[in-house]
Amino acid sequence: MSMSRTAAGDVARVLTEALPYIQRFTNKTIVVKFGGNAMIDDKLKEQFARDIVLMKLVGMNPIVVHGGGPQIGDLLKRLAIESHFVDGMRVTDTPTMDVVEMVLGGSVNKEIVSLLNRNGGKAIGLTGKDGQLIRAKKLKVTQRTPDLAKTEIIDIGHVGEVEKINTEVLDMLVNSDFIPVIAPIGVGADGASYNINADLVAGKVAEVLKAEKLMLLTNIEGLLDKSGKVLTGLSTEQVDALIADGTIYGGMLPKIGCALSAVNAGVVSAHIIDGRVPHAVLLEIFTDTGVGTLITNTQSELD
Ligand SMILES: Nc1ncnc2c1ncn2[C@@H]1O[C@H](COP(=O)(O)OP(=O)(O)O)[C@@H](O)[C@H]1O
Ligand SMILES: CC(=O)N[C@@H](CCC(=O)OP(=O)(O)O)C(=O)O
Repeated sequence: MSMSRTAAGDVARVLTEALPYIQRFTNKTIVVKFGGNAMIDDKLKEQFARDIVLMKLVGMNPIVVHGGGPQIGDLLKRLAIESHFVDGMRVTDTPTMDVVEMVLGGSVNKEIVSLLNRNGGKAIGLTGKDGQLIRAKKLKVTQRTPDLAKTEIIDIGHVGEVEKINTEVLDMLVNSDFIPVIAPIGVGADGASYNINADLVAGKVAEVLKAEKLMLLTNIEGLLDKSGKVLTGLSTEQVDALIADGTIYGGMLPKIGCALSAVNAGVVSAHIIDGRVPHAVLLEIFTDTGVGTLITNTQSELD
Protein backbone atom coordinates (compact mmCIF):
# COMPACT_ATOMS: atom_id res chain seq x y z
CA MET A 1 0.00 0.00 0.00
CA SER A 2 1.46 3.36 -0.98
CA MET A 3 1.11 6.47 1.15
CA SER A 4 0.82 10.09 0.08
CA ARG A 5 3.77 12.29 0.94
CA THR A 6 1.80 14.20 3.62
CA ALA A 7 0.56 11.00 5.26
CA ALA A 8 4.10 9.60 5.29
CA GLY A 9 5.31 12.87 6.82
CA ASP A 10 2.66 12.60 9.53
CA VAL A 11 3.65 9.03 10.34
CA ALA A 12 7.32 10.00 10.50
CA ARG A 13 6.52 12.90 12.82
CA VAL A 14 4.49 10.71 15.16
CA LEU A 15 7.22 8.05 15.28
CA THR A 16 9.91 10.66 15.99
CA GLU A 17 7.78 12.16 18.72
CA ALA A 18 7.42 8.70 20.30
CA LEU A 19 11.17 8.03 20.46
CA PRO A 20 12.07 10.05 23.60
CA TYR A 21 9.11 8.49 25.43
CA ILE A 22 10.21 4.99 24.48
CA GLN A 23 13.70 5.80 25.80
CA ARG A 24 12.38 7.41 28.96
CA PHE A 25 10.01 4.57 29.87
CA THR A 26 12.10 1.53 28.91
CA ASN A 27 12.11 -0.94 31.78
CA LYS A 28 9.74 1.29 33.76
CA THR A 29 6.58 -0.02 35.38
CA ILE A 30 3.33 1.52 34.18
CA VAL A 31 0.17 0.53 36.01
CA VAL A 32 -2.99 0.90 33.96
CA LYS A 33 -6.43 0.69 35.53
CA PHE A 34 -9.04 -0.30 33.00
CA GLY A 35 -12.41 0.89 34.31
CA GLY A 36 -15.60 -1.06 33.85
CA ASN A 37 -17.17 1.89 32.07
CA ALA A 38 -14.32 2.13 29.56
CA MET A 39 -14.73 -1.58 28.92
CA ILE A 40 -18.16 -1.49 27.33
CA ASP A 41 -17.21 -0.84 23.70
CA ASP A 42 -15.66 -3.78 21.79
CA LYS A 43 -13.54 -1.64 19.49
CA LEU A 44 -12.12 0.38 22.40
CA LYS A 45 -11.29 -2.83 24.24
CA GLU A 46 -9.40 -4.16 21.23
CA GLN A 47 -7.47 -0.88 20.87
CA PHE A 48 -6.69 -0.90 24.58
CA ALA A 49 -5.24 -4.42 24.28
CA ARG A 50 -3.07 -3.42 21.32
CA ASP A 51 -1.75 -0.38 23.19
CA ILE A 52 -0.73 -2.49 26.19
CA VAL A 53 0.96 -5.10 24.00
CA LEU A 54 2.84 -2.36 22.14
CA MET A 55 4.09 -0.91 25.43
CA LYS A 56 5.45 -4.32 26.38
CA LEU A 57 7.06 -4.86 22.98
CA VAL A 58 9.02 -1.59 23.21
CA GLY A 59 10.41 -2.54 26.62
CA MET A 60 8.01 -1.08 29.20
CA ASN A 61 6.41 -3.15 31.94
CA PRO A 62 2.66 -2.60 31.85
CA ILE A 63 0.52 -4.04 34.63
CA VAL A 64 -3.24 -4.04 34.16
CA VAL A 65 -5.69 -3.73 37.04
CA HIS A 66 -9.30 -3.89 35.96
CA GLY A 67 -12.65 -2.87 37.38
CA GLY A 68 -16.02 -4.20 36.31
CA GLY A 69 -18.58 -2.19 38.26
CA PRO A 70 -21.16 -2.05 35.42
CA GLN A 71 -20.66 -5.76 34.68
CA ILE A 72 -21.24 -6.62 38.37
CA GLY A 73 -24.29 -4.34 38.29
CA ASP A 74 -25.74 -6.20 35.27
CA LEU A 75 -25.49 -9.62 36.88
CA LEU A 76 -26.86 -8.37 40.21
CA LYS A 77 -29.83 -6.93 38.33
CA ARG A 78 -30.48 -10.22 36.52
CA LEU A 79 -30.38 -11.98 39.88
CA ALA A 80 -32.69 -9.32 41.37
CA ILE A 81 -30.12 -8.38 44.04
CA GLU A 82 -30.25 -4.70 44.93
CA SER A 83 -27.05 -2.73 45.14
CA HIS A 84 -26.00 0.68 46.33
CA PHE A 85 -22.86 2.74 46.86
CA VAL A 86 -21.41 4.76 49.72
CA ASP A 87 -18.65 7.24 48.73
CA GLY A 88 -18.03 5.32 45.48
CA MET A 89 -17.86 1.90 47.23
CA ARG A 90 -20.40 -0.86 46.61
CA VAL A 91 -22.10 -2.06 49.79
CA THR A 92 -21.23 -5.77 49.60
CA ASP A 93 -23.25 -8.37 51.52
CA THR A 94 -22.48 -12.11 51.17
CA PRO A 95 -24.60 -12.83 48.04
CA THR A 96 -23.18 -9.67 46.42
CA MET A 97 -19.63 -10.79 47.25
CA ASP A 98 -20.28 -14.10 45.44
CA VAL A 99 -21.37 -12.18 42.34
CA VAL A 100 -18.41 -9.77 42.56
CA GLU A 101 -15.96 -12.66 42.72
CA MET A 102 -17.66 -14.47 39.86
CA VAL A 103 -17.70 -11.43 37.58
CA LEU A 104 -14.31 -9.85 38.39
CA GLY A 105 -12.29 -13.04 38.82
CA GLY A 106 -14.20 -14.84 36.06
CA SER A 107 -15.63 -13.33 32.93
CA VAL A 108 -14.11 -9.84 33.08
CA ASN A 109 -10.58 -10.96 33.96
CA LYS A 110 -10.53 -13.73 31.37
CA GLU A 111 -11.88 -11.48 28.65
CA ILE A 112 -9.02 -9.00 29.12
CA VAL A 113 -6.43 -11.78 29.32
CA SER A 114 -7.77 -13.26 26.14
CA LEU A 115 -7.81 -9.90 24.32
CA LEU A 116 -4.16 -9.26 25.22
CA ASN A 117 -3.14 -12.75 24.15
CA ARG A 118 -4.98 -12.51 20.84
CA ASN A 119 -3.13 -9.28 20.15
CA GLY A 120 0.31 -10.84 20.65
CA GLY A 121 0.85 -10.37 24.41
CA LYS A 122 1.55 -12.97 27.10
CA ALA A 123 -1.07 -12.13 29.71
CA ILE A 124 -1.77 -13.93 32.99
CA GLY A 125 -4.91 -13.24 34.99
CA LEU A 126 -4.86 -13.12 38.79
CA THR A 127 -7.15 -12.21 41.62
CA GLY A 128 -5.66 -11.05 44.91
CA LYS A 129 -6.07 -14.62 46.14
CA ASP A 130 -3.53 -16.02 43.70
CA GLY A 131 -0.17 -16.18 45.46
CA GLN A 132 -1.83 -13.98 48.14
CA LEU A 133 -1.17 -11.08 45.78
CA ILE A 134 -3.53 -8.71 47.62
CA ARG A 135 -3.76 -9.13 51.40
CA ALA A 136 -6.76 -7.15 52.61
CA LYS A 137 -8.71 -6.19 55.69
CA LYS A 138 -12.21 -4.86 56.19
CA LEU A 139 -12.59 -1.23 55.23
CA LYS A 140 -13.97 1.00 57.96
CA VAL A 141 -16.12 3.78 56.54
CA THR A 142 -17.04 6.81 58.59
CA GLN A 143 -19.91 9.10 57.71
CA ARG A 144 -21.45 12.20 59.17
CA THR A 145 -24.77 11.67 60.91
CA PRO A 146 -27.72 13.30 59.06
CA ASP A 147 -27.68 16.25 61.50
CA LEU A 148 -23.90 16.57 60.75
CA ALA A 149 -23.28 16.66 64.51
CA LYS A 150 -20.87 13.72 64.63
CA THR A 151 -19.28 10.95 62.56
CA GLU A 152 -20.18 7.29 62.88
CA ILE A 153 -18.70 4.07 61.53
CA ILE A 154 -20.97 2.34 59.02
CA ASP A 155 -20.79 -1.27 57.94
CA ILE A 156 -20.59 -1.78 54.16
CA GLY A 157 -20.01 -5.53 54.32
CA HIS A 158 -17.22 -7.40 52.57
CA VAL A 159 -15.48 -4.31 51.26
CA GLY A 160 -11.76 -4.34 51.82
CA GLU A 161 -8.75 -2.11 51.79
CA VAL A 162 -5.28 -3.23 50.74
CA GLU A 163 -3.02 -4.26 53.59
CA LYS A 164 -0.13 -5.61 51.54
CA ILE A 165 0.71 -6.34 47.92
CA ASN A 166 2.89 -9.39 47.47
CA THR A 167 5.31 -8.13 44.84
CA GLU A 168 7.05 -11.50 44.54
CA VAL A 169 4.29 -12.83 42.28
CA LEU A 170 4.34 -9.74 40.08
CA ASP A 171 8.16 -9.63 39.83
CA MET A 172 8.22 -13.24 38.77
CA LEU A 173 5.65 -12.67 36.02
CA VAL A 174 7.16 -9.42 34.76
CA ASN A 175 10.66 -10.93 34.68
CA SER A 176 9.31 -13.67 32.42
CA ASP A 177 7.72 -11.06 30.13
CA PHE A 178 4.15 -11.73 31.17
CA ILE A 179 1.59 -8.96 31.48
CA PRO A 180 -0.22 -9.39 34.81
CA VAL A 181 -3.97 -8.69 34.68
CA ILE A 182 -5.27 -8.16 38.21
CA ALA A 183 -8.86 -8.45 39.46
CA PRO A 184 -9.45 -6.31 42.58
CA ILE A 185 -10.37 -9.06 45.02
CA GLY A 186 -8.38 -9.22 48.24
CA VAL A 187 -7.86 -12.06 50.68
CA GLY A 188 -7.99 -11.70 54.45
CA ALA A 189 -5.71 -13.42 56.97
CA ASP A 190 -8.48 -16.03 57.43
CA GLY A 191 -8.91 -16.60 53.68
CA ALA A 192 -12.06 -14.47 53.34
CA SER A 193 -12.67 -12.58 50.09
CA TYR A 194 -12.87 -8.80 49.98
CA ASN A 195 -14.32 -6.57 47.29
CA ILE A 196 -11.88 -3.71 46.74
CA ASN A 197 -12.37 -0.68 44.56
CA ALA A 198 -10.15 -1.25 41.52
CA ASP A 199 -8.67 2.26 41.63
CA LEU A 200 -7.38 1.61 45.14
CA VAL A 201 -5.73 -1.64 44.08
CA ALA A 202 -4.12 0.03 41.05
CA GLY A 203 -2.80 2.83 43.27
CA LYS A 204 -1.26 0.43 45.79
CA VAL A 205 0.29 -1.74 43.08
CA ALA A 206 1.83 1.39 41.54
CA GLU A 207 3.15 2.46 44.98
CA VAL A 208 4.80 -0.80 45.94
CA LEU A 209 6.34 -1.30 42.50
CA LYS A 210 7.54 2.32 42.48
CA ALA A 211 5.87 2.75 39.12
CA GLU A 212 6.71 5.56 36.75
CA LYS A 213 3.05 6.13 35.93
CA LEU A 214 -0.38 5.25 37.21
CA MET A 215 -3.04 5.59 34.52
CA LEU A 216 -6.69 5.44 35.51
CA LEU A 217 -8.95 4.99 32.48
CA THR A 218 -12.51 6.09 33.00
CA ASN A 219 -15.63 7.29 31.21
CA ILE A 220 -15.17 11.02 31.56
CA GLU A 221 -12.74 13.53 30.01
CA GLY A 222 -10.77 13.86 33.24
CA LEU A 223 -11.22 15.65 36.52
CA LEU A 224 -13.74 18.42 35.94
CA ASP A 225 -13.99 21.71 37.80
CA LYS A 226 -17.27 23.24 39.02
CA SER A 227 -18.08 24.59 35.55
CA GLY A 228 -17.43 21.23 33.87
CA LYS A 229 -14.05 22.15 32.39
CA VAL A 230 -11.24 19.56 32.43
CA LEU A 231 -8.48 20.36 34.88
CA THR A 232 -5.46 19.24 32.85
CA GLY A 233 -2.91 19.33 35.63
CA LEU A 234 -3.15 19.89 39.35
CA SER A 235 -1.12 19.51 42.48
CA THR A 236 -2.04 17.78 45.72
CA GLU A 237 -3.13 20.98 47.54
CA GLN A 238 -5.57 21.89 44.78
CA VAL A 239 -7.19 18.45 45.04
CA ASP A 240 -7.82 18.84 48.78
CA ALA A 241 -9.77 22.04 48.13
CA LEU A 242 -11.90 20.42 45.41
CA ILE A 243 -12.87 17.56 47.73
CA ALA A 244 -13.71 19.96 50.53
CA ASP A 245 -16.06 22.04 48.34
CA GLY A 246 -17.84 18.99 46.85
CA THR A 247 -16.55 19.34 43.26
CA ILE A 248 -15.15 15.82 43.56
CA TYR A 249 -17.73 13.22 44.64
CA GLY A 250 -18.86 9.60 44.14
CA GLY A 251 -16.64 7.34 41.99
CA MET A 252 -14.14 10.17 41.52
CA LEU A 253 -13.34 10.15 45.26
CA PRO A 254 -11.47 6.80 45.39
CA LYS A 255 -9.87 7.64 42.04
CA ILE A 256 -8.43 10.92 43.24
CA GLY A 257 -7.63 9.50 46.68
CA CYS A 258 -5.47 6.76 45.24
CA ALA A 259 -3.85 9.05 42.64
CA LEU A 260 -2.81 11.38 45.46
CA SER A 261 -1.51 8.71 47.74
CA ALA A 262 0.42 7.13 44.84
CA VAL A 263 2.22 10.36 43.93
CA ASN A 264 2.88 11.08 47.60
CA ALA A 265 4.46 7.63 47.87
CA GLY A 266 6.85 8.24 44.97
CA VAL A 267 4.94 7.32 41.79
CA VAL A 268 6.12 9.99 39.34
CA SER A 269 2.73 10.84 37.88
CA ALA A 270 -0.89 9.72 38.02
CA HIS A 271 -3.28 10.36 35.13
CA ILE A 272 -7.04 10.26 34.94
CA ILE A 273 -7.74 9.49 31.32
CA ASP A 274 -10.79 9.33 29.10
CA GLY A 275 -11.03 5.66 28.14
CA ARG A 276 -13.64 6.55 25.48
CA VAL A 277 -10.93 8.16 23.35
CA PRO A 278 -9.53 5.59 20.87
CA HIS A 279 -5.97 4.57 21.86
CA ALA A 280 -6.09 6.78 24.97
CA VAL A 281 -3.21 4.83 26.55
CA LEU A 282 -1.01 5.16 23.49
CA LEU A 283 -1.65 8.90 23.23
CA GLU A 284 -0.78 9.41 26.87
CA ILE A 285 2.43 7.41 26.76
CA PHE A 286 3.89 8.18 23.35
CA THR A 287 2.86 11.71 22.42
CA ASP A 288 3.29 15.24 23.72
CA THR A 289 -0.48 15.67 23.86
CA GLY A 290 -1.62 14.41 27.25
CA VAL A 291 -5.25 13.26 27.49
CA GLY A 292 -7.12 13.94 30.72
CA THR A 293 -5.85 15.09 34.11
CA LEU A 294 -2.29 14.81 35.38
CA ILE A 295 -1.68 14.66 39.12
CA THR A 296 1.85 15.05 40.34
CA ASN A 297 3.79 16.08 43.36
CA THR A 298 6.26 18.11 41.37
CA GLN A 299 5.04 21.52 40.31
CA SER A 300 7.58 21.58 37.43
CA GLU A 301 5.80 18.65 35.73
CA LEU A 302 2.71 20.84 35.50
CA ASP A 303 4.45 23.86 33.95
N1 LIG B 1 -15.04 16.50 39.67
C1 LIG B 1 -15.37 15.43 38.93
N2 LIG B 1 -14.89 15.32 37.66
C2 LIG B 1 -15.23 14.28 36.88
N3 LIG B 1 -16.04 13.26 37.29
C3 LIG B 1 -16.55 13.30 38.54
C4 LIG B 1 -16.23 14.39 39.42
N4 LIG B 1 -16.86 14.16 40.60
C5 LIG B 1 -17.52 13.01 40.46
N5 LIG B 1 -17.38 12.46 39.23
C6 LIG B 1 -18.01 11.21 38.78
O1 LIG B 1 -17.06 10.15 38.84
C7 LIG B 1 -17.31 9.26 37.74
C8 LIG B 1 -16.09 8.37 37.51
O2 LIG B 1 -16.06 7.38 38.52
P1 LIG B 1 -16.58 5.88 38.24
O3 LIG B 1 -17.93 5.93 37.63
O4 LIG B 1 -16.40 5.11 39.49
O5 LIG B 1 -15.56 5.42 37.10
P2 LIG B 1 -14.88 4.01 36.76
O6 LIG B 1 -15.98 3.01 36.60
O7 LIG B 1 -14.17 4.29 35.48
O8 LIG B 1 -13.95 3.70 37.90
C9 LIG B 1 -17.65 10.19 36.61
O9 LIG B 1 -18.36 9.55 35.57
C10 LIG B 1 -18.49 11.27 37.32
O10 LIG B 1 -19.84 10.90 37.35
C1 LIG C 1 -15.86 -1.81 46.75
C2 LIG C 1 -16.24 -1.58 45.31
O1 LIG C 1 -16.95 -0.64 44.99
N1 LIG C 1 -15.76 -2.44 44.42
C3 LIG C 1 -16.04 -2.35 43.02
C4 LIG C 1 -15.07 -3.26 42.29
C5 LIG C 1 -15.08 -3.07 40.80
C6 LIG C 1 -14.63 -1.69 40.37
O2 LIG C 1 -13.94 -0.96 41.05
O3 LIG C 1 -15.04 -1.39 39.09
P1 LIG C 1 -14.96 0.00 38.30
O4 LIG C 1 -13.55 0.44 38.32
O5 LIG C 1 -15.43 -0.40 36.95
O6 LIG C 1 -15.88 0.99 38.98
C7 LIG C 1 -17.51 -2.76 42.72
O7 LIG C 1 -18.06 -3.60 43.42
O8 LIG C 1 -18.06 -2.22 41.74
